Amino acid sequence: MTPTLLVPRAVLLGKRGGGRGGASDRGDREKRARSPVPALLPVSKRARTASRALSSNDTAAAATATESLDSTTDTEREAINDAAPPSSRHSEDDDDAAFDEPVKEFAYYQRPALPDEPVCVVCGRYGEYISDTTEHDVCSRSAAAAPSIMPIYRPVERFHAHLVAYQPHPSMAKYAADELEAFRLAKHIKARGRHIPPLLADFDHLTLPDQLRSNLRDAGYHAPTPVQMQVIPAALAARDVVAAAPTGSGKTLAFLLPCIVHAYALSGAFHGEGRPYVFVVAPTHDLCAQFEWAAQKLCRGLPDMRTALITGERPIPPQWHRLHRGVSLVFGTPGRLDRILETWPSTMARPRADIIVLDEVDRLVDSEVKESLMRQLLGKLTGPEMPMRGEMGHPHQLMLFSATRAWRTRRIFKPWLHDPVRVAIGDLDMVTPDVRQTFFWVESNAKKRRLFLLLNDPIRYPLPAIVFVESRVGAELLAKAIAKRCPGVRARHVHGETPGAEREAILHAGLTSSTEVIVATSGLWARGIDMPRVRLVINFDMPRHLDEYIHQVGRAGRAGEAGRAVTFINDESKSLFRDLLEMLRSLPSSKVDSLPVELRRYAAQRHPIESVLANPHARQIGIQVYTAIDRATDEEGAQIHRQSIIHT
Ligand SMILES: Nc1ncnc2c1ncn2[C@@H]1O[C@H](COP(=O)(O)OP(=O)(O)OP(=O)(O)O)[C@@H](O)[C@H]1O
Repeated sequence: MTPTLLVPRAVLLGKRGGGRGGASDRGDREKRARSPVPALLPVSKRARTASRALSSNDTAAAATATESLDSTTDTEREAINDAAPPSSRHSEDDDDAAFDEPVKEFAYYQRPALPDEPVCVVCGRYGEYISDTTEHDVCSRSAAAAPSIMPIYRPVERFHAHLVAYQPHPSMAKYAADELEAFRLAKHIKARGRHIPPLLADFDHLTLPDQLRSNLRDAGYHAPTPVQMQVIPAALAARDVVAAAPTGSGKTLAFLLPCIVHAYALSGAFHGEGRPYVFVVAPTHDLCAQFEWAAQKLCRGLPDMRTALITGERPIPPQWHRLHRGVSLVFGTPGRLDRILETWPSTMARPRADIIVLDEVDRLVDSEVKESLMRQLLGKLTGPEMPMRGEMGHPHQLMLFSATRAWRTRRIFKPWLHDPVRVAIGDLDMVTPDVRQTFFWVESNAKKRRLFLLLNDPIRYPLPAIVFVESRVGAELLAKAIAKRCPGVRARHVHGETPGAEREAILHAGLTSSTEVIVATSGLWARGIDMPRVRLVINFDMPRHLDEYIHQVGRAGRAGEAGRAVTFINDESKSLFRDLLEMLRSLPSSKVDSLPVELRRYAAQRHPIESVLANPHARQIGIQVYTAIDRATDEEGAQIHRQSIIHT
């Protein structure tokens, strides 16, 4: 029989109190004081050491371990007691009572609680080690689970992982690796890396605080999208992640939810210190602002979950003020974040940067200057002066996201990535399949006229729409021209010089019925901006890079909704035709309207006859295509067949 170690449950958790509570106590617990964390880790570690020594029947080791636990418990208990508010202090009698409680064996799958049994406030299931006098109870699994028990999903020991202690839901964990792979295949999920956690099939399978669960529902998130199915479990298991998923596929929630869960656990543990624990870095102010709103929505009603927006768009003093007040999550652009970290006053607690998310990561490093800025920033966020560094191995968790080239950037971030889980949804670097694409060959001087025709035909081209142009002046003039030439259509323009507050107001409102067309410069809103009402994207100026085309088109077709993209092309964008045709070829014919004859002619000149294999898809969209099939290897070294268009 396994020997039982008698220690107070609260001490094992590094917390106060010893009673058990059910679901009805949860609201009260949420408001009560939090215990200081320094006591948490060493105590629980020692408790586990003692427990393991006892389990292994090594009596000498067990005696030493138990003694060490006992010898420090009183001092730490006093410290905890002093630090805690009077309402939550407990008497020695409580401790005595708690000492009588045996530590139970760690249970891999916790069963549902029966009526009147203790319920874990985190997972809502039966909880053996619940302490109901703190507001931030952790499931017994997190207290009892040592890395030796759960090595599979947590190869890098991270402090915050202990607080969250993610375990896959039994309904998915029971499947063998090849069965899980079949599920992934069905959802077009490709995951690479060691020990990939099983998919998350339902948000209800997560051990979330009630408030967060209801915020999720209120925000309209009912079932995870494919990228969320794989990224959320990996991120909750404290794994580094590199994820590529099409535009509009839900990458934001895929990283926000784990960030909030971790930050909530930490802000509870470090109550009063007010450090940022999570840094989400994105290339533009507008994108950061959008993430901050989404996070605020999800954090509503969660205590001590403040956010800060740190971008060059706003003056520094209010940003310092905000940081001084204490925030858990920071959303920012690289330049301003770097500056803020550079001048971080010694009087303020250093940020911990347990989780760093880089969204639109390919854009963050698309030039040498930006790449070196990102390296500098990561150096500051994870550098040796950061607390806990060295003590806990690799305390930071890095997650990289983009719809394009995310996997390729992982080489740049190699020094900071530890055994990442790589996730790809659908084909890499591909336009979203939810948008139908139409191309018109339009010479530059005829573009405006063509645009007015489109906007005056709401049956075929339903509004609201975003029109992308290259220049600021172009955006202003075009918005004015639309107002004149398209009666009843209300148009606005946004570009880099539009005041931040005005841009945010437009973004916040989405595209309301009073504004049906927004003319935007591509550099500003091509990436990440989420306006779910947008049905139509018009690329008035074809972007210079195919990646940017993919992102621009992706402003329509959000969250699986059908969208439409119309692109004006002419000889000026010739350099893109080859890659564009290559990409279109792999899409179903229903997603690409018949191509203009000029584009088809280009394909003919470019590719002489080399093969006689006809491509039915391409034929349907108007290219009389023969394809050459050659062997190639993909990024992972696997053999693939690559087809190229060779004749029209
Ligand atoms: N699980 C979900 N259920 C319902 N809607 C969702 C879910 N996840 C995300 N969405 C919605 O889908 C839309 C697109 O999500 P999101 O902005 O995260 O996409 P993205 O992958 O980041 O796109 P982009 O690459 O363009 O930045 C948003 O309006 C979001 O609210």
